[in-house]
Amino acid sequence: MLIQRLKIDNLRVIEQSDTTPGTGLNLFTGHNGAGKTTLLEALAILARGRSFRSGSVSAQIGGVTDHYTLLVDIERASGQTHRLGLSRSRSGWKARCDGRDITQLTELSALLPVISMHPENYSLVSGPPEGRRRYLDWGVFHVKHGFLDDWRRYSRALSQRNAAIRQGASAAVVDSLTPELVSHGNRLDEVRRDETERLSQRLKMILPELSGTLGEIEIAYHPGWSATDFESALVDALQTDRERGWTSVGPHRAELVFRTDGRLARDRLSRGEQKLLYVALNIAQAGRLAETGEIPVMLIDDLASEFDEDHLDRVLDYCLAMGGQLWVTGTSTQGFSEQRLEKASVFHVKHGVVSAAT
Ligand SMILES: Nc1ncnc2c1ncn2[C@@H]1O[C@H](COP(=O)(O)OP(=O)(O)OP(=O)(O)O)[C@@H](O)[C@H]1O
Repeated sequence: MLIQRLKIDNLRVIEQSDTTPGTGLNLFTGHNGAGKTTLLEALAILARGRSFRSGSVSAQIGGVTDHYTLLVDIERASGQTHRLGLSRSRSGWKARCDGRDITQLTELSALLPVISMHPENYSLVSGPPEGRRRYLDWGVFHVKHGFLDDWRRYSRALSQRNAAIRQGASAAVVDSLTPELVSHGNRLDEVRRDETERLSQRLKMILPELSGTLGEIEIAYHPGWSATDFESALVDALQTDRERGWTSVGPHRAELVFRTDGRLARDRLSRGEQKLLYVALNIAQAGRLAETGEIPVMLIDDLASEFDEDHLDRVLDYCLAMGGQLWVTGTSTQGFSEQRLEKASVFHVKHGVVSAAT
């Protein structure tokens, strides 16, 4: 997928920008607070329906009007082009795809495979399980059709079971909700398990090329229960769940655990190594999507400040070798070789204004 144009109105410090990126490396430079991250944030919001930054929608809206508007023109691998737009105010959002109003932001997400890497997310390996579930599910959503439908039905059945438990419903009522929960839950489990295996295989190829020192990383997938199967786990957990008022087992409690040398990666790896692992995991995911024929656009915020020149080069080489479009921010072009800059599209960002560097 290629982004041909990104237009932003009133997102944080960016009052208005209209950017035509190149097909390979796009480098956005500028001082701190210039608006570089905001550019990437615009793409992430369009692609995922939410920002990678914490904070409310109000904090995203700039000072010009009471809403922001984002628009992208894209070209898919098939050659098909699309215009996607999203406008958001404090009271809600409106989105359009090729001139048609849409009601689900996942319609935009499905057309916009964008992998975004940010310092805010470097804690993927050591942070809470939710981040790792989200990482895994994003990939599954793009490579496995039907995942979203299973996820929605599972979530609905889960809410119903939670409500029944809280209302003190009889065992028969709770049991009647189980088949729906189990059938969709098992499907989620199956595709996640399969995807974890494929990501592990990719990671084994990527890590030695990104880092000479990082050893082998094992990824273990935990389904969210410890009984032999999900159905038995629900039966075993019923009493505890009634006491807690929520369902304590199931795919919503799944976890990815990273280990190296038999120890937890979060305890064993340095901060720098955890960042590299984070980047490697994202590259692995990009590779998985590329298998489906659609190379995702990759965004890397503040790359040069996070890695030394050798690692920076390896990361860029690996991403560019996939043949996709790359959006990278940095305070300057330092750390990027002349050869690399010659082939790149370089932009300067100042007080929220984006201009092509001469
Ligand atoms: N709602 C808003 N309205 C106007 N300006 C905002 C709003 N939210 C944030 N800002 C400003 O936008 C700027 C943040 O821009 P951004 O994070 O994109 O900068 P950056 O170029 O990536 O900086 P750094 O190099 O420090 O990461 C800050 O100056 C901040 O004060």
